[in-house]
Amino acid sequence: MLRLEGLTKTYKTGDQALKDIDLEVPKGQVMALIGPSGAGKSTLIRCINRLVEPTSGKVLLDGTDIARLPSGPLRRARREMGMIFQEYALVERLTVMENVLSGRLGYVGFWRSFTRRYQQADVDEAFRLLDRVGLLAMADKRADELSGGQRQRVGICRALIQNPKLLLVDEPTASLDPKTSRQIMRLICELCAERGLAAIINIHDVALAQRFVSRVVGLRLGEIAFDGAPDGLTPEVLTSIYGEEDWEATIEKVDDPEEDIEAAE
Ligand SMILES: Nc1ncnc2c1ncn2[C@@H]1O[C@H](COP(=O)(O)OP(=O)(O)OP(=O)(O)O)[C@@H](O)[C@H]1O
Repeated sequence: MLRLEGLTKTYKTGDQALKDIDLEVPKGQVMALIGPSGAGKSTLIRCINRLVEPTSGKVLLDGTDIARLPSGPLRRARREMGMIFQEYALVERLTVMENVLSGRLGYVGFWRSFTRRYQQADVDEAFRLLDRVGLLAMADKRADELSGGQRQRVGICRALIQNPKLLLVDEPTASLDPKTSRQIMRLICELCAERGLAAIINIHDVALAQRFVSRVVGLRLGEIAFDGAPDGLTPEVLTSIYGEEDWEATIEKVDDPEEDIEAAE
C-alpha cells in the first residue's frame, strides 16, 4: 500500500534528517514510529504527504510516486492521506461540526469551499463520526470550548471524513494526560481496524506504542534502527535506539495491572 524507497531528506541547513529509508506499510497495518528527539520521525511523516519535500527517493502510495506529483495530482493524492496533529490544528472559532467538515475541503470545488457549503451526505457522515467518537452532543460547540482529548477526537473525525487509505499521525498524545492518551491511542487503533486503514503514528511514549500496535519502527539519526513486534523492544534494543537509560521502568509500565482493568472496561 505504502512503500518508501531510498527516502532521503537533507534540509538546507545541511541536517540529514532521513538517510536512504526503505519501508513498506501494508493495507490496514498500524505502525508506531519511535525514536529520540531529532531522529527524523516528523520529517518522515511529513515527506509522505509532502508537507516536507523529500530530497530524493520514492514515496509510493498504491504504486503512485507522491514525491514526483505536480500540484494538481498532489492535491488529489493528499485526499488519500489523513493527518492528525499533536496540537489538533482546529479552527478555534468554528464549531466542532464545521471543523470536522473542513476535512472535506480537498474534495469540494473552490466556490463551495469558499462559502463552506457542504453536501448533505458529508453532514450525515460527520454526525456518524462524531457519534462514533462520543462527541455527538458537542457538534454545535465551538472548538475552543473543548478539552484536549475532545479536540483530538475532532481532529480524528476531520481526518476520517476525508475517507483516506492512510493516516499520518504526528504525536497524537503529546499534549494529553496519560489516561486520555491511552483512550486516544485506543480509539485511533480501533478506528483503523474498523476501516481497514493503515496508519503511521509518530509517538514518544514507548510503553503506549507497545501497548496498542503490532509493529514498531525505531529511528535513530535518520536511519531505521529497529523494525519488528513490540515485544522485540528489549532494553538492549531500546538502548541502541535511544542510548543509555533505565528501560526496565518504562517497559514495566506495560504490565501495570491497573491499566489492564481500565482496558477491560
Ligand atoms: N525545518 C527544518 N530545517 C532544518 N533542519 C530541520 C528542520 N526540521 C527538522 N530539522 C532537523 O532534522 C532532524 C530531524 O528532525 P525531526 O523533527 O524530523 O525529528 P523528530 O524525530 O520528529 O524529533 P522530535 O521528536 O523532537 O519531534 C533534526 O536534526 C532537526 O534539527
